Amino acid sequence: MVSELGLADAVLPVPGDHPASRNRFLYVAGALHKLPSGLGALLRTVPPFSRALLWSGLRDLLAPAGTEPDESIHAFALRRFGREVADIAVDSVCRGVFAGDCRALSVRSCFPLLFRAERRRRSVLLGLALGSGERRGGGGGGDPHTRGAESGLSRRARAERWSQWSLRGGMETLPEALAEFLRERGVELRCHQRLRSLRRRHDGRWELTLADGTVTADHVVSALPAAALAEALPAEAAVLAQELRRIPAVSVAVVNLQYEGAALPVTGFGHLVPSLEDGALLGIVYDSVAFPQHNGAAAASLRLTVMLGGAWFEQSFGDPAAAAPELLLHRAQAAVREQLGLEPAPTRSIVRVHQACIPQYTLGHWQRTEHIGRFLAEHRLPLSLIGASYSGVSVNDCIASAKVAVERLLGPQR
Ligand SMILES: Cc1cc2nc3c(=O)[nH]c(=O)nc-3n(C[C@H](O)[C@H](O)[C@H](O)COP(=O)(O)OP(=O)(O)OC[C@H]3O[C@@H](n4cnc5c(N)ncnc54)[C@H](O)[C@@H]3O)c2cc1C
Ligand SMILES: C=Cc1c2[nH]c(c1C)Cc1[nH]c(c(CCC(=O)O)c1C)Cc1[nH]c(c(C)c1CCC(=O)O)Cc1[nH]c(c(C)c1C=C)C2
Repeated sequence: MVSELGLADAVLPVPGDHPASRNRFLYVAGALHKLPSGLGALLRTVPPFSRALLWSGLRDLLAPAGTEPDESIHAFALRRFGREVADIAVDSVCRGVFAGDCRALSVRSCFPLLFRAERRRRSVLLGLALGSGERRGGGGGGDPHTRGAESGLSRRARAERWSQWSLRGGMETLPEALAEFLRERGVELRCHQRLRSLRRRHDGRWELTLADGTVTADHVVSALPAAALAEALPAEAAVLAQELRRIPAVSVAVVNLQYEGAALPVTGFGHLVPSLEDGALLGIVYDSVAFPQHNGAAAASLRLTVMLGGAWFEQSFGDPAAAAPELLLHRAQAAVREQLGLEPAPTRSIVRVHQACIPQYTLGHWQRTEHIGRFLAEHRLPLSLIGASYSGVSVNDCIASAKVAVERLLGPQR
């Protein structure tokens, strides 16, 4: 998509051999720990773990496969790899992707590859090593048709093992270029218009009520968060609305900090903090390590993003709509001082609370999405659901779900 939008030259890649790709850290028991990488490190005891991770791998190879239709990520990791991996490593990753609590999240829906690996091969590690036995393209990657021909950029990303990428003008360039691409092709965009209601007319078409008027449509592709769509649906879709409301989302406070003349004690992408260490503080991204191009005029700046809240937002900071920016800034600065040893005050800071921004695929999410799909099919509703609420929370997942929806409507594209 980046290539098709003409943005290939604006891509800032982070290749596999970059420190931001190689060095991964956890903050546990008051100290930063580099996660073991490579086989040798797996054979040694490396803190914060009290024994070599090899033992966790052996446990996975020997433990029987689970039989439940779904399980929390924590229960799954505990059963397969033991308590330390579940409480420290897996707990942290869930906070770094879903801002969520691995005791509530579903392994089947959040990590389908791991869930299927265990079911098919009895062991997660064996399943990952041998493959699931399916054709490539399952899960987040979508159907092979929807992936289209691989672009030169995508081949390069694979060859250089990019762990992440950004765009010279920041990620906002992506939706901006998409909007421009669509406008040039005659698509009418009505931005920043809240959908108030969706109603089926007698002729079967939808009527959408926006803040400034109505729109009629043969088919609606909704990228609204599930709960927001539920609010707009008509009374005859109450069953669907009820199911959509069961897909919750958590709020995250994002605090951007910029320092001049300060240095990090380590280099990497950033670090994560397990919930046992500190519920409120999810982790810190070292932005200027991966993307110094975004430092602007002060090229030697240190830029950090502190992420707070998630599933712990309300218990830590109260109502996300009313959380005081000063409190969040204070909390973020305290974490930077304590965890990274940076004493000076930042020269710039931005505090933003993103309310209900990451959907949570809690235990039984697969049943909810199945019920939703069945309702749409049985009632022949001309409505497709895409976006982060259903089948993957990352940007890539959202693009894949949009492609699947379009192919269902129009048939395979190119
Ligand atoms: C802090 C943070 C960091 C992230 N980092 C990454 C990352 O590194 N990599 C990655 O792949 N993903 C990342 N993500 C996830 C990424 O942001 C999501 O994948 C993506 O935004 C989901 O897109 P979406 O369109 O489904 O939902 P959203 O981006 O949430 O968009 C939903 C839109 O619907 C609008 N809306 C709600 N109600 C209505 C209504 N009634 N009428 C009209 N509009 C409405 C909202 O205003 C919003 O604009 C991150 C998310 C967060 C919060
Ligand atoms: C939906 C929200 C997402 C956030 N980050 C990602 C998504 C999709 C992408 C992502 N973040 C991490 C990974 C790697 C997981 C793994 O396999 O280990 C992915 C694919 C982990 C991560 N996230 C943050 C940090 C500092 C890290 C650690 C990276 C590393 O180990 O090197 C920052 C961060 N990103 C998000 C949150 C909520 C968050 C909180 C600290 C959102």
